[in-house]
Amino acid sequence: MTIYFYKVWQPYGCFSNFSPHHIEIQGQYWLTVEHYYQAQKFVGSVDAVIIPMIRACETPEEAAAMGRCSSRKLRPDWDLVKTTVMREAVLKKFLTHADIRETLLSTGNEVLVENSHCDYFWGCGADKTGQNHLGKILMSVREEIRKQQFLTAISSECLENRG
Ligand SMILES: Nc1c(N[C@@H]2O[C@H](COP(=O)(O)O)[C@@H](O)[C@H]2O)[nH]c(=O)[nH]c1=O
Repeated sequence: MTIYFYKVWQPYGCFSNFSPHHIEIQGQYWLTVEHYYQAQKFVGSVDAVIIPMIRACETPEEAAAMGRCSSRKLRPDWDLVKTTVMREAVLKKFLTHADIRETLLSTGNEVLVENSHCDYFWGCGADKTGQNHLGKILMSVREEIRKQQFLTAISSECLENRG
């Protein structure tokens, strides 16, 4: 059965980028994945001064509003890099926080869908025809973590057998 998520307070809210789970990337602390994602829009852009301001936002809603400000200039390669940026941050989130990692793994092979009515790129959009890139990233992160755990289990078993 497909698992739909969107708002933090709804079922599977920890899959939202707005969930209160910090990440650390290149020695910098980000309150949520959303803070990191919105700030990366301006790396190398003439409006890079906004990055520390986005990082300092108290809520992901504020960070998103700042990052979505249409008068600011986005980095020129943003459309090319945004899914890579998002995947790195989402992977980091689930590697950092064991409780939500278990929630993600507990979804098995179910399809995960960001049920955003207005976002046809990260979510499924109002008519469910959207590209659902956030759901796809979560499923690929789930697979990567599963593989990592399998390899760790195999190598510790080998070490014990050599023991
Ligand atoms: N969850 C969630 C949203 N969805 C998130 O918005 C981000 C896309 O932003 P942008 O590329 O600036 O349009 C991405 O992280 C997507 O998952 N948006 C919201 O306004 N509220 C919310 O609770």
